[in-house]
Amino acid sequence: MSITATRQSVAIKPGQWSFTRWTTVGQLEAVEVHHPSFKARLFLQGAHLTQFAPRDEANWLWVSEDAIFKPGQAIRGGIPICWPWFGVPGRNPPEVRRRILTGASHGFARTALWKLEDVRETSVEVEISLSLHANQDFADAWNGSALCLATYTFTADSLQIALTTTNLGDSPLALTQALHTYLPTSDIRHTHIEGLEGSVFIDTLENWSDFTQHGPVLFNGQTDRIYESGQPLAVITPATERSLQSVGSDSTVVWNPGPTKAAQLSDFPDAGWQRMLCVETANALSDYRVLNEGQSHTIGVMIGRL
Ligand SMILES: O=P(O)(O)OC[C@H]1O[C@H](O)[C@H](O)[C@@H](O)[C@@H]1O
Repeated sequence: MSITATRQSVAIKPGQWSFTRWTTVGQLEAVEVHHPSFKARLFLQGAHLTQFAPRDEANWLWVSEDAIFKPGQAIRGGIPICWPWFGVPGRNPPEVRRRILTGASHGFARTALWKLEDVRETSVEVEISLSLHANQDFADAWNGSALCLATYTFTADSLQIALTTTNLGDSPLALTQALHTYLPTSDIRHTHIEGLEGSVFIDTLENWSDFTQHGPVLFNGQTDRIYESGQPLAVITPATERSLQSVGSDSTVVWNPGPTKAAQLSDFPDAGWQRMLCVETANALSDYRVLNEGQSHTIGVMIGRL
């Protein structure tokens, strides 16, 4: 995968968009892309993508039928951006934890309002960038200063996200993060992931102990693991075969709540666990990143067909 910095396409202003338009869903603003070859829906809150669908195809992302589109509430499904920490604060490395001033999981970026920076359209792709300036506005949650830029690139065959963090503070910044991708399946029991064979994983449901993956990842009830791997993956469901290729990531989270946890989750139907899985491109646990003053790091994933 190459996440390129320069593109042929030209940035265009709202009045000149051909394929992109504003919309409101519930109480949230989003941009929708209606390109001849694909559709997408991207919310300003969280820079949260909830839809990507090539022409005549279903959404490549799972979104809960109980999802709530309201300021300050994380959308259940799509691709939440977990930033500048992943998971519960207490399970983060000390360098990350010491900047966190709240008990909230997965950071504040997923419920923050991002700014639309750029829309670029061509006959074959649409690229949309949003930014979040994490400054004093988040001083009750986090002690740091950073700029986060999320760039989505859509084509007829793939969806790509690149998330670049730049440390604007005057001391090293440690962070964990994840592109928390929810994928649909018609049956979790007949779904598996290839590409993690031989990887070490931390099983959060087994007292955070280490194990080694043998064979493909299968789902037998609740699953919540952090793999020490950023290798290319194949996600095979009864109806779809997706490839996931990451950059800037050496950890992958695999999650399915199973029936008991599903019943406790917010905005999640009781039977929803049978029809989704999360495969999260991450910098988690020992794969946390440290940025010196002015330094940047990009984490990204490209989701395509196998
Ligand atoms: O309910 P949320 O805060 O969105 O978190 C949903 C899930 O995210 C990740 O996949 C974690 O590994 C899980 O432990 C967590 O339950």
